[in-house]
Amino acid sequence: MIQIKNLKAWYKKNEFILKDININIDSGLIFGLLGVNGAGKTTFLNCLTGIHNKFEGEIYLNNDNFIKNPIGFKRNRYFIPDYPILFEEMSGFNYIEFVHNLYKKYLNLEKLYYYCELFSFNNYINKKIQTLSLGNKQKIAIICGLLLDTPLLILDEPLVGLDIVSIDNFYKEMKNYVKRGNSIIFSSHLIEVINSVCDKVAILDEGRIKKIITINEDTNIKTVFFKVTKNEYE
Ligand SMILES: Nc1ncnc2c1ncn2[C@@H]1O[C@H](COP(=O)(O)OP(=O)(O)OP(=O)(O)O)[C@@H](O)[C@H]1O
Repeated sequence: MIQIKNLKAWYKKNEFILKDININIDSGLIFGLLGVNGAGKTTFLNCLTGIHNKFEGEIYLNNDNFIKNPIGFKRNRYFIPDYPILFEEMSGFNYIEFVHNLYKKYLNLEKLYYYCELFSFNNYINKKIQTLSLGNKQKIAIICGLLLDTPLLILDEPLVGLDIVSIDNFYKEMKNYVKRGNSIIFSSHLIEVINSVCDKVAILDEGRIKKIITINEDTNIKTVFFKVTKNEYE
């Protein structure tokens, strides 16, 4: 369970980008984040990952308090951004092994090769990262995140560059990931994707959560989104 209380974030003092965000995310859910450009999605996710530290408020992940136990908190979450920043001199294998050491986790080779097979990555896992295409770099972060199996996986537009087969396999693995009791927070501009993958969606607008929607067959997120963000949509 993730609890966020009174979260405010800024880049310049007294100019709040996130304005008092309060949200609880239950375990076992894929939680989507929707918002127009500049709404504050990346800033929000960067607060949760620890990349952005100009914030106040409280963030809990299960029993870990982000402020009081940042190392414990960080070991329980993994972040996949739109353009992963990896150590380009390493191979994918070495990078994944390195990150497992940081998280103090055992690297399960059987699972690693299962994911390599699933994402057609067998031919690239031992190549230097700097020689790989964007989509293949993305696959390293995705495979690493799935293997680490942290209670919280944070995704910021992670599908840029992935081929359609890999995207489809990734959706299936996201669903398996939360079935194990973990949570995923997933930011995307692709409403159809949010609709088919997420259990709940928060609409972030001008730094505030304007609405939280539970997705079911009848939900028309697009209509709700346009209404909440006061854009025209026919
Ligand atoms: N490094 C920065 N310095 C100053 N302002 C910033 C910085 N990064 C983002 N901002 C501002 O914070 C606001 C929220 O930006 P953010 O990147 O979080 O939005 P977003 O919802 O992720 O947008 P997008 O959909 O375009 O990725 C914007 O007004 C942006 O200009």
